[in-house]
Parts: sequence; C-alpha cells; structure tokens
Amino acid sequence: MSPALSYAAAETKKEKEEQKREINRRYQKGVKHLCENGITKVPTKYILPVSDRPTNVGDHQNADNHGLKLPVIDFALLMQASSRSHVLQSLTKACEEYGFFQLVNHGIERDVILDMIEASRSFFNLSFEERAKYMSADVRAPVRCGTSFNQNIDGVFCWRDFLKLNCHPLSDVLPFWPSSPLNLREAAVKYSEQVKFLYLMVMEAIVESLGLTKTASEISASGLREMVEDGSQLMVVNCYPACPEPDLTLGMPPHSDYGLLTLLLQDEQVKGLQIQHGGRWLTIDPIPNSFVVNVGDHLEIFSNGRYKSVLHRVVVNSVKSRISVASLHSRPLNSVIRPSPELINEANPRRYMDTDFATFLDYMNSCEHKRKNFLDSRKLNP
Ligand SMILES: O=C(O)CCC(=O)C(=O)O
Ligand SMILES: [Fe+2]
Repeated sequence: MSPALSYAAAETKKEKEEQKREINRRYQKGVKHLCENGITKVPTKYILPVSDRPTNVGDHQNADNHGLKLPVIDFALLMQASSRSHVLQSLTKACEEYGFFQLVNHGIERDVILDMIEASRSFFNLSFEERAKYMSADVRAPVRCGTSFNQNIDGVFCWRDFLKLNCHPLSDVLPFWPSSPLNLREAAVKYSEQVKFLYLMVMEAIVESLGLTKTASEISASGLREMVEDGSQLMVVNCYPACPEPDLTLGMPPHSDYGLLTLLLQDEQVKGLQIQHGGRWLTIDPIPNSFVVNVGDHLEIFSNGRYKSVLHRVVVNSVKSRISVASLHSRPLNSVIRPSPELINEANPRRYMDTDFATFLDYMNSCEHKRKNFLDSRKLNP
C-alpha cells in the first residue's frame, strides 16, 4: 500500500473507532435507564447478528433440555466422612463433563441469601442519579456500576446492568461500597463472608478430587491459608430488565469466568442461564436455595485441562426482570496460575502457560472479549 493510501486507511479506521466510542458513550447509562424511559423496541446497539441470537437454528432445541439435568452435589454429604468419597467422584464427573454443578444443602442461612437478593434489587431500583455515583470505567475500582459485558469496547451491547463489589481486603474496600440502599453493605458483607467460606470448602474438595496430595498441591499447600486471607473475591450483581424483543439480544454473551470457581445465586423465579454442553445450549432450571457452581479459567489451567471452564450465556425475556449474584474467587491478584506439577506427565504434557490476573485484565481491555479467547491465548500448542 502506498504511504498516502495507508494514511487514508488509518484515518478511516480512527474515525470508525471514534464513532464506535461515541455510540458506546450514548448507551453507557445502561439498560435499566433505557427501560425507565419507556422503550418498546430494542435499539440497534443491542441487536446481535442473526448467527449469535438466542433463537439461532440449532439453539431451538433449547426449549427442551432432552432430559439433561445439571449434576447436583449435596454439600452436607460432601462434609460427612462416610459419604465424602462417593460425592468426590460425582464432583469429578461434574467438573470434567459439564464444568458446572448445582450445590444444595450448602448450609448458608436463608436470611443471608434473601437479604442479599433484596439489597441487590433495591440497589437497581434506586434512581439513575444515585446509581451513577458508582459508575466507573476503572476495572480495578473497589466498586463499579456499569452495563453490557465490557462497555468500553463491546461492538454490540448486551441487556445487562451490573454492580461489581470487590471484596478483598474487606476493610479497605468497604468504605467505597454503596451507602444506599441502607441494608446493602451489611447484607453484602455477611453474604460475601459466608460464600467465601463455602468456596474454600468446595475448593478443598476439588483439590482432593483431582487426587492432589495436600502438601504437594500448590493451591492448598501455600495454600489454603493464603486463599482465606488473600484470595481475590469479586461479587457481581447482575440485573437483566425485561426486554421488549428478547430474541434479538442476550443478557450476557457466551463467556467463561476467569477465576478458580464462581458461586452463583440464580434468580429463583426467573430462568435465563444457559451453559454449552454437547454442542447445545442447556438451560439451567433454578433449584430453590442452591448455588450454581462453575469451573473458571484458572481452575482449567491449574487442573491442566482436566476440569473444564465452560461457555455460558444469559437469555432475557419480555415479562420479568431477573437478578443474579455471582461470586468469583481466585488466588491473590498478583499470584501466578499454572498447571499443577502433579498433573503434568508424559501422557499429559503441560497444556497452558503461566498467567495472572493482571494479564487477564490487560487482555480484557485490549480486545473485544469473545467466547473463550483469553483461555485460548494461554494454551500451549492450541
Ligand atoms: O446471571 C447469570 O445467571 C450468570 C451470570 C454470569 O455468568 C456471570 O456473572 O459471570
Ligand atoms: Fe459467567
């Protein structure tokens, strides 16, 4: 290309990028705000190409899960010596085949859960001006209210607003958490602490299910204590308002979660979460008083590919808004994640390069996040 032509091409590209940024700015206020202004059609910014829509051919099978159900793990039985090994086997199967399971009998008090849901709903019922106080483009902020998946760069926006609460170290971040609604801080502190404890118990079981001896395991040796005291925890409250044309858009695009494990509180009344399984999208029917738990990218890497960080997405509907609370857990922000040496051998060569949270954030900020491309970028000989 001649220098003049390449200059012109660069200018056009710059203009296009500026145009995209301008449109993004227009929709930064979020979908709740849009709905409050009484829209009856989905704006173009949210309309997916036909092939990515939830009603895409092949996805029609969604209406019926063909009898497939997500594995259910009973936490109380996991904690009982007499049934532990049996439950560990089910855990292994769930993490290998689905990357997801539903956790029942988890022991977290019902009131703690209901208060968290109630506070989350109240937050999204605040006026736009009140919620806007917490809007920030800084992905490391202790509190961040926003919209879509990655609103700085998404080409097509998704039908979701969120509130992200960084939970670690709690005493440092708490003063930044929203002061209204009045019960939010108390509810979120109690909830995050109890969920963190549950996460540690499940993570310990997962380390055991991988057949890792506790002393040799990188995660639990250096270890479980470090994870209690310093492990990262991010709570993401998702709000998906009822959508006038739900077939044209998604609440969340297909993605995998970055951490070791995510513990998700689904809306008990309104379904919407789908996971990819056997080439199809499987709807996860909510089980009252349970958690949906999924393997994240860091656990897939740590397990050297044995446990799967699986794509999932959220569909919206025209009748009811939906709330979910995801708690994403991983190691301390600056620690390195790598396949456990115990899981690498001749038959199973090392499959991923080292990574850390900072690398993930840089990646997220540098390109439109699509599907599992971060995890793919960490694969050796993909
Ligand atoms: O809302 C849901 O059910 C899923 C949310 C989710 O995937 C996430 O927050 O990463
Ligand atoms: Fe997710």
